[in-house]
Amino acid sequence: MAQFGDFQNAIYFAGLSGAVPKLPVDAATLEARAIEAMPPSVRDYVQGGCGDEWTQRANVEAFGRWGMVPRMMVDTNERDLSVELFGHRYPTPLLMSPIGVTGICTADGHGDLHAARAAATTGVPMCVSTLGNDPLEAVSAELGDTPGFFQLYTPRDEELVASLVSRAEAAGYRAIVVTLDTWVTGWRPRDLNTGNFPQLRGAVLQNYFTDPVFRRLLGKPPEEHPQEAIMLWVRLFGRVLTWDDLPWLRSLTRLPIVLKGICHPDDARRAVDAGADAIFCSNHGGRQANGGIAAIDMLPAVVEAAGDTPVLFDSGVRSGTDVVKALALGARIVGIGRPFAYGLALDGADGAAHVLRCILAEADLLMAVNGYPTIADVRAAGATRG
Ligand SMILES: Cc1cc2nc3c(=O)[nH]c(=O)nc-3n(C[C@H](O)[C@H](O)[C@H](O)COP(=O)(O)O)c2cc1C
Ligand SMILES: O=C(O)C(=O)c1ccccc1
Repeated sequence: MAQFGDFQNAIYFAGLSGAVPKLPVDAATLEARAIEAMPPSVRDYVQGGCGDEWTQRANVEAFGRWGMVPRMMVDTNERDLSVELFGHRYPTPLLMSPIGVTGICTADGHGDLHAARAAATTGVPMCVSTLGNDPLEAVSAELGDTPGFFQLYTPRDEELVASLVSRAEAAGYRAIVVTLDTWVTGWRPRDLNTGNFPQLRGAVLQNYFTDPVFRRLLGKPPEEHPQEAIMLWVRLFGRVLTWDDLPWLRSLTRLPIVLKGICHPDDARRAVDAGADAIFCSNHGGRQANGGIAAIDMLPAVVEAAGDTPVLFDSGVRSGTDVVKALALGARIVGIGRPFAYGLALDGADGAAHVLRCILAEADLLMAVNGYPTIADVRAAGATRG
């Protein structure tokens, strides 16, 4: 049976004839290479975060304080990294987290399609952002047999919300991931110092511009009136969601609803009581609020509060080791954010797929060495803060 860790042997054998991987296998070198290659406005937007980026750094550094204990004499010849979510079995415990500027991470402006192709070739589900440079239907068509989730930024206009959700359902997405922490943009000095907000340049607004309700509200074709279309987007973008809105969101779709941005156990309990199908523990990679505790440090309490409700996790995941730690702390699926965007920037779909394969290979080999043949074993082994 093929294992994700086989990727390592493929690299070493290719090395016998002098070949080295086209892209680095570790997040730090990859990031450094991508930063050189990206246009400054995209680079700053992707790499930067809120305030002095304390929380963004804490997300990454906090992983270093959690550790696992290996178990020996366990048969780990074959590892099973598959996980179940919403009645579907996924071959890997990874998810491509929604990144609203995925579209402009590749020079051709079709980064969303490239990312979807990486999902199709790796089997890693993609959570497609509301902010796309290609409409959600076109992205879904590139996913092949790999499921996609649709991340919803909830506009102020209720009909537009309903339209986006029904389009996602019609296009075959398997869940609606409602992001709770970004109705307004956090204070981002890197972007402020350069006056750079890609959305205002009209990039990544295609889901709005192609939407029948948005077009009706605009009263004219966005293609011919881009400035007015962008200004309408600004007026419509951010709706503050409260718990009272959940029944209304629930009424819009039969798809599972995932609430993204939950870090407090009381909010997790409330989400479960209110009928959320899953919780996405995330602090948006430290892009929205600075001063917050690292997301991974909040995960155990959120998992405990969520009970049987699945908990997705992202923020600061940079390696297969981080993935295994998050699984050990109770995550059902672990989101990869910035690293796949860097892969895309360097080599399109192949680059993003490379990043996912490296993370999977490292996770798989760690499970092999540590005596964890399945994710259930990882979870049972747990992780401790040292
Ligand atoms: C450039 C960029 C754009 C993002 N856009 C979105 C988005 O459109 N919707 C969303 O829910 N989260 C968005 N996020 C947050 C990610 O889904 C994820 O929570 C975050 O990247 C995790 O942090 P990490 O990349 O440092 O691991 C974005 C993140 C980045 C880096
Ligand atoms: O940049 C982001 O993280 C993001 O998701 C976003 C999307 C729209 C407006 C502001 C921020």
